[in-house]
Amino acid sequence: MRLVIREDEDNVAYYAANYLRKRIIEFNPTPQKPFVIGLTDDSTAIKIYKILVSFHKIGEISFQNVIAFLTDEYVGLSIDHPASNYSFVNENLFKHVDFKQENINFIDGNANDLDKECKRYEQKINQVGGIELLLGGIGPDGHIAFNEPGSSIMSRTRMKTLAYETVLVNAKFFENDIKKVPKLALTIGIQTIMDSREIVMIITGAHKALALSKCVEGGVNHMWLVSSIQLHPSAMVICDEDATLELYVKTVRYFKSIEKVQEQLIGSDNIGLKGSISSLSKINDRCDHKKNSAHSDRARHRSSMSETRPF
Ligand SMILES: N[C@@H]1[C@@H](O)[C@H](O)[C@@H](COP(=O)(O)O)O[C@@H]1O
Repeated sequence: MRLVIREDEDNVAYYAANYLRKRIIEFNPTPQKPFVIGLTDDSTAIKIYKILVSFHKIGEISFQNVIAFLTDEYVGLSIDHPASNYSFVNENLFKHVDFKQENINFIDGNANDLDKECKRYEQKINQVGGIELLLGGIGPDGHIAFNEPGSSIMSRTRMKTLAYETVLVNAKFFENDIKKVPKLALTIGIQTIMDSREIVMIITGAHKALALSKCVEGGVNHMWLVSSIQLHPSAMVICDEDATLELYVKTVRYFKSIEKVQEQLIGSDNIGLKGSISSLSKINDRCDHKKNSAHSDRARHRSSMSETRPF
């Protein structure tokens, strides 16, 4: 597992978005070989999606051949409810970029037969060749998607009862009224997550510090499900300094030092290693520049951008 530590949430978001951009570009998706991504509704994803939208606006990334699977959805909430996970990703990403509607997949928490709906979702993931990269987030209790503590590490898409802590945390999306928060959800399983070819986990904030320490320093434990990614051959956690509060100092130093060595050995072009939030203002400048230059030829524009690329 790689642990990438950045100063704050903004820099975590920048690192993650830049990493996703590079992975998608390098994959070179086509209609025959789409890039299949799993997407989270974690709060930090708002910033990640905003940066991806900026990349899209300057022509650096297209989602035409990207297939998305949302990781979870509340039971009984209509898909267009403002607090649904679909609305979250739609508002922050889908509606600003060029995803094809038929490539956006979500679990229908209003389906007549919820078991059948969960099976359909698993089949759909398999039909498109499995998830290439899963962008995940965790709750303070270490849940991934809506796999609450005690979930089976072998689980697949199914219905889960939400932990009281999760209901409390998510009340912010329901006018702070816990009575309005659905108590059931459909979620991809831990095994579904583990079957992804790559996992990128976002962990930010002091309230998730204990979960991060269980993930990195504890053993694999179904009460801290994020720890299951220790068993994945290609998992990366991107966290901020606040989330490292419960880690041993030597753990933090270890992961920071191996990132430095890696950068020295492989170079600054290594995937996702370079760039910081300060690069964002340059991207935004480029967005404005593009808006203003109505006659700009796209090819010329892109090559000029690569000359000034800050990464
Ligand atoms: N299903 C989502 C998770 O995918 C997310 O990671 C978690 C934490 O999100 P936040 O940081 O917004 O509280 O919330 C929900 O439970």
